[in-house]
Amino acid sequence: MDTIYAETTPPGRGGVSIVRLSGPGARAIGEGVAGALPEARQAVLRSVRDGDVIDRALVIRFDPGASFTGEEVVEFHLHGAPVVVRRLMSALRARGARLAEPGEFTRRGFLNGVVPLSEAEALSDLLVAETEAQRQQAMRIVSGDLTRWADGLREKLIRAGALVEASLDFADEEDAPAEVPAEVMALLAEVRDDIQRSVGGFAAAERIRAGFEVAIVGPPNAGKSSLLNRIAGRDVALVSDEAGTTRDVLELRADLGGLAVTFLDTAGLREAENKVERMGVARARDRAAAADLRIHLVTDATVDQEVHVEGDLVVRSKSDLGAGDISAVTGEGVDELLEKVREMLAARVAGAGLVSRARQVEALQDAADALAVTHHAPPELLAEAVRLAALSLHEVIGRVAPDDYLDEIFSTFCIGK
Ligand SMILES: Nc1nc2c(c(=O)[nH]1)N(C=O)[C@@H](CNc1ccc(C(=O)N[C@@H](CCC(=O)O)C(=O)O)cc1)CN2
Ligand SMILES: Nc1nc2c(ncn2[C@@H]2O[C@H](COP(=O)(O)OP(=O)(O)OP(=O)(O)O)[C@@H](O)[C@H]2O)c(=O)[nH]1
Ligand SMILES: [Mg+2]
Repeated sequence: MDTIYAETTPPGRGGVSIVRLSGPGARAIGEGVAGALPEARQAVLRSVRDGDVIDRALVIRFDPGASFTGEEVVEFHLHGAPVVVRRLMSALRARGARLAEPGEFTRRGFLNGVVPLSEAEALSDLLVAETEAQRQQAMRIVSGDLTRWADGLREKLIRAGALVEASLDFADEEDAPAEVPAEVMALLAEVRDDIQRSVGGFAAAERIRAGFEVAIVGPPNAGKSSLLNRIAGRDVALVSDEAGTTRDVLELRADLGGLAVTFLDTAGLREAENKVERMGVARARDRAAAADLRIHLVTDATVDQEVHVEGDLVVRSKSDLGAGDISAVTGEGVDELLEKVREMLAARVAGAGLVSRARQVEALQDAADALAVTHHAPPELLAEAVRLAALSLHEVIGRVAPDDYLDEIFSTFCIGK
């Protein structure tokens, strides 16, 4: 394995930039520019040189087996000028290190067995987390909650497997049919229940991770774009008294009390005259139908039945002109509307589990399926089912993973993570 380097902080003016070096040559290369390094994990102030002094920087060294990548790591905490960072990186390059690929530090952590796949996935979620719920969800997994949970279940399965094997051995000796101890079925039932609960919490967890879509729909001129602008607190969408102002779907990402919500402003629903307008209306219908929730904004009580779904919100606009629920002009009722939306979405993330990815829930379902065949099964089949279930649980954590899946996960990282 070669030694890699990268700036871990996004390049910017001022502040402190960290350049990390990881691999078997990290310590030697680090000492080549910073002189002798002290004990692992002690920050020391050093002149970092390549001919002349590049910077006076804090330098930290990590031992292999006790670092984020599992390898020798040296960190340089530099003055954050791009030119300082560039000079150090070319000095490291001249000494045989190469620039890391996106996510390569974390990938090495995975390959060296320091970071399980589920935690690497959660790290990628953490790096793009925009809301408190997303951060908390990712942090629980980064902190090892999912790993501990799955390991706990695997231990129960291993115990159940050992009991089954013992009963098989016993049966051989006594020449009598093997009898499965009651504890085995109890253990398997516990594991299955736990898995099913986690699978049950998948949809909610997935919504936290991926966020919700809330479509604003209704007839032309209802004030949909005005409402979007009011939610955004700035002019995102064009507004005019001409019917058919909005054609494309406009997206506004928002943090609604900790939940990630994308509001969609859509074209007014109508019998459109020309082709482009018809395309806009078709797009509005499609996106509205696929959204998690629709706000039907109306000036009278008529709601387009084709996109209306039970549980949607029907809201009368322009309350400043007479009867209505909200006004995008004065802001009346908008906070209450957003609170109502937040409550409705929050109800859907109640009971969110730790499992938030299709890959993980599929492995869990495999484990549950394997255990489902165990009732009244002969001990040999039982032993096999337990073994399969344990393997599937192992997959949830993912201590091994196919290369293309690794590429997919780690390519979403920046260089330096
Ligand atoms: N300066 C700096 N800050 C950082 C990081 C970093 O690499 N450098 N991190 C980078 O992402 C995060 C911290 N993550 C880390 C994860 C594991 C280990 C580590 O040394 N693990 C060892 C020992 C654990 C222990 O002593 O408790 C191990 O897992 O074996 C270090 C940092 C965020 N802050
Ligand atoms: N008085 C009043 N006028 C409003 C309100 N909301 C929107 N309007 C006006 O209604 C007209 C249409 O507003 P838009 O926000 O463009 O309506 P829309 O629903 O996005 O319309 P389309 O994009 O054509 O479907 C504009 O002249 C707005 O200024 C409101 O709450 N009160
Ligand atoms: Mg509009």
